[in-house]
Amino acid sequence: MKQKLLLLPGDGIGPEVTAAAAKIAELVAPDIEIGEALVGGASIDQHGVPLTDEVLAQAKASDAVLLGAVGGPKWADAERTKRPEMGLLNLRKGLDVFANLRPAYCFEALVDASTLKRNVVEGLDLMIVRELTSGVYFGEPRGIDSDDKGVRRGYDMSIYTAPEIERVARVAFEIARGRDGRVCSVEKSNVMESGLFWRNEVTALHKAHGDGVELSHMLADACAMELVRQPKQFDVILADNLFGDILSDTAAMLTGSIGMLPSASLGIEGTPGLFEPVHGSAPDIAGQGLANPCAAILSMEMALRWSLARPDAADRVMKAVAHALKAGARTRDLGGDLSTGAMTDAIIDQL
Ligand SMILES: NC(=O)C1=CN([C@@H]2O[C@H](COP(=O)(O)OP(=O)(O)OC[C@H]3O[C@@H](n4cnc5c(N)ncnc54)[C@H](O)[C@@H]3O)[C@@H](O)[C@H]2O)C=CC1
Ligand SMILES: CC(C)CC(=O)C(=O)O
Ligand SMILES: [Mg+2]
Repeated sequence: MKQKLLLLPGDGIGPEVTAAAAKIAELVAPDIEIGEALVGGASIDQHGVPLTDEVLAQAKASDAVLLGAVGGPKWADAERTKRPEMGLLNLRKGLDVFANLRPAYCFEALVDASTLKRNVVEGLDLMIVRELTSGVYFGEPRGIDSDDKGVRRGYDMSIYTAPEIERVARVAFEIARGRDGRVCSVEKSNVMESGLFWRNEVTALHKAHGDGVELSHMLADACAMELVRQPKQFDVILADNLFGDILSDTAAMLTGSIGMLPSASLGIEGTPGLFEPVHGSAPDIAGQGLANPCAAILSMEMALRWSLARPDAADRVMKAVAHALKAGARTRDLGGDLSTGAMTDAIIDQL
């Protein structure tokens, strides 16, 4: 049976960058069946909801899902359940992809594209493992209302169960074993109960199952600082949903642009992975052919590697991106003037 890849282009630059990634997939793995469906604002406009049951079922029946991005000013004032971002959260939850891998590596050719000094980013290769289906993005109760004195308030619940921490920490340990063997677990155990619980659970799990892995802990605010001060000190960073989201955008800038950062979201073995750029829908540049397609193309590379078992095709894509950058191909965010299409073609030329 043919392997199935579902494209969910979404909103803003999402369709532009997923089209680029699909073009590359068709070349390196032509036998994969590629389907397409709506998510986010595009789905709201068509069906009134950001993710339909049919599309979730289609995603579950695929081998891998590649999502572009969701959101934009058109839907920003809608009530929460009618916002595009809910489509993505529901998709992550629905697929139960609890481990979000966000690698940040600095291509040699882009060492001078970062706002940080060459010696800080040259040779950078770190992996953020972010918990993706729990924590404050999903916790209950949450809401905007008034307290019993009539004072208006907004609130979210940051909550983690032991199994939720354990399963993502196991992934971080496993990934570290295939790298330099170091995990830095990040939380705010100095001020948050859920942070203290996170730290204790990770420590206990490490004692029982951390063979070959060196575990350290860091407070999330200090980690943000260390990521720009001396990022090469890190091998694997393990973080909850919120801190992982923030720290991975910080790490993006070490690589030259947020347009370079891919991600893989994985669940239990045998279930489809969700692959998406770390960036959003970039409404400021949408529809102008200015988006850097590399994050989406490298997300496809991760799909080929992690869900579709095509390491050779993945290697081809990775090498082609590196060679195109070495040959000078740059979109505007990297200081060049190539359009999304021209950048994609420059990568295809190197396949
Ligand atoms: N995974 C997703 O679908 C995400 C969606 N969003 C949504 O996207 C919308 C915009 O959010 P922002 O905070 O502006 O974040 P953003 O990541 O969309 O954009 C931040 C900045 O980076 C630039 N940028 C992003 N991707 C780029 C690319 N591939 N090439 C060149 N430049 C790029 C944008 O032009 C903008 O200046 C919001 O509705 C937000 O909720 C935000 C983050 C993730
Ligand atoms: C739901 C998303 C818009 C949150 C986010 O910024 C991300 O996951 O990177
Ligand atoms: Mg984010």
